[in-house]
Amino acid sequence: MTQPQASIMDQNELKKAVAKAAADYVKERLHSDSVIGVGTGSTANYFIEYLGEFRDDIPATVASSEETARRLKALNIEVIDLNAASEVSIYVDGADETNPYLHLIKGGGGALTREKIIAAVAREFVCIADESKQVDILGEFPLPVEVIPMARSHVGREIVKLGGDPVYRDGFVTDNGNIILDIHHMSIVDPRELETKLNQITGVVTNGLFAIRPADQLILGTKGGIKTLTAK
Ligand SMILES: O=C[C@H](O)[C@H](O)[C@H](O)COP(=O)(O)O
Repeated sequence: MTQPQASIMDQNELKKAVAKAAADYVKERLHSDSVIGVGTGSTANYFIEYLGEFRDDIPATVASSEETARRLKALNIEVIDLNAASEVSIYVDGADETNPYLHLIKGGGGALTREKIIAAVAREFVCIADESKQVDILGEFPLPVEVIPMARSHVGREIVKLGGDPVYRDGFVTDNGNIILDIHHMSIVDPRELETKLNQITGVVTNGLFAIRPADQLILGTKGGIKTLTAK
């Protein structure tokens, strides 16, 4: 559906505002060996721009996609391999949907696997989003699943058995060389259970539910101002 121009502009302003709030939050907590996890997508891109304003104070970052690494490097921000990081202090990233428990759907941009790895390592996971991403029940946004290419049909059939409608993201290849199946028409009442079941299908690399490791806090941009929420 095409959004009216004014609403898109409002949404971008909200994304910028939460990105700035997250950058301020990170800046206050930096220490000499901090490694900052940096997410992927339009909201994370604003965050990257704000990081550029205090680049000299940031010891290192880890990037959740090749695109994010490219953007960080273009601003002369140090990017290291996650294996070289003894820990990730704070990970900041956007989301496609969030529920009141800060369970998320992520991966609209296809970066879900590297995002999930960084989230698993990070001491603190801060999600940044505008209020259009808030839902009571996850699943209106198609849930991405990263799949090894030769397992595409098998995984598709297994997703149908779970009640989902898998749609191949035509022409898209992840940074890891895999494909994406987006699950449509699934109302996700138990995100942790579905996250586990999907990951048990042979050929699935991972799925875009972040419920077993949810966000620790959500910086939410609303028309009434910025709110910081923790899980219910
Ligand atoms: O793969 C992409 C990521 O999960 C993004 O965080 C997510 O799609 C949200 O992106 P945006 O900030 O552009 O809405």
